[in-house]
Amino acid sequence: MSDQALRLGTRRSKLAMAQSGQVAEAVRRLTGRPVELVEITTYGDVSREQLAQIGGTGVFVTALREALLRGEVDFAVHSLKDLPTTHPDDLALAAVPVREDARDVLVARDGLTFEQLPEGARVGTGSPRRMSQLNAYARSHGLTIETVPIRGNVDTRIGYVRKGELDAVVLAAAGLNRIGRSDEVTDFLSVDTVLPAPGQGALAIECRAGHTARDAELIAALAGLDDPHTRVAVTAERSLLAALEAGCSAPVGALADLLADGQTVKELRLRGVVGTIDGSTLVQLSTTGPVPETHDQAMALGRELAAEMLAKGAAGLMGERAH
Ligand SMILES: NCc1[nH]cc(CCC(=O)O)c1CC(=O)O
Repeated sequence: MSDQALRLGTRRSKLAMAQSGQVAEAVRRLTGRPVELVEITTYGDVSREQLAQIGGTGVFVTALREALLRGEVDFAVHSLKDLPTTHPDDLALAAVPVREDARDVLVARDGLTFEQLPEGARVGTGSPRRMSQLNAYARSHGLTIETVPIRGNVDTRIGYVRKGELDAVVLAAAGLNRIGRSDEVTDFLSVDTVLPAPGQGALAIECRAGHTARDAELIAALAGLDDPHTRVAVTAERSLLAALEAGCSAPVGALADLLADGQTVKELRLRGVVGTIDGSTLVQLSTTGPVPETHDQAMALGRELAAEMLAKGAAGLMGERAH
């Protein structure tokens, strides 16, 4: 492979820079080539609107993809949970590296855990999925919380708690870990209580689909960063999301995890949840079976669980966001 620098397109946020920097380092080690970061601003970065309002899907990725297709950058790193479930033919999902912690976490004042929050606590999150499951969690403890829609980067969100405007905010563990702020966490929310967003904690490394020898060479090199287990899990999770005809701003949680017997991976469990925003009704189902061996099998698993969820009334709970 030539020693020409590879250009990695990245958003400018601290989180994007952290994850792009980590992938850049891995690609340097893998290919022996220099990797240059190219900063790109996306609509999701400049818009002050709530994600649920601007549609969510793709707001962070579109500008990066356009830069890829125009040949301005050679590859890009996305948070997989921000990636729309339909993949354009001219782009390749070259690698899905080993997933970080998939959980949501609470960053609360005075070190409070979720169960220690006072009645009426103001909890910041703009995510319908988090609102739904947090409200359900609160209800199960005889508590009523007030979810407050917020946006902004991780620093901004934690700032609402530091300034006393909110009692707590909910964030992804992976994001805090990647920017070195996991010490802010006051409670790790078990996935048995709050199922993360499909693909949460995982990254997607994307490049052009390889019409030129140079692109094909890059795809082959990036494959060295792929973790097959993470890929199969997120494929099933995203297939479930797609089959529910829901976008990334729908109140849908999904997590596939491998059940191991000692060192041997035995089975894959896929869990899915859909709920009303107030948390009064959740449809939560799980399926366990042999680890899918192909992309199509992983897709089928997600579709099958989605069909069961729809049969239990999932569509009705997603309301107008299900489009
Ligand atoms: N919604 C924005 C977003 N997209 C990816 C992450 C970081 C976690 C990840 O990689 O899944 C976050 C922040 C958050 O949800 O707290």
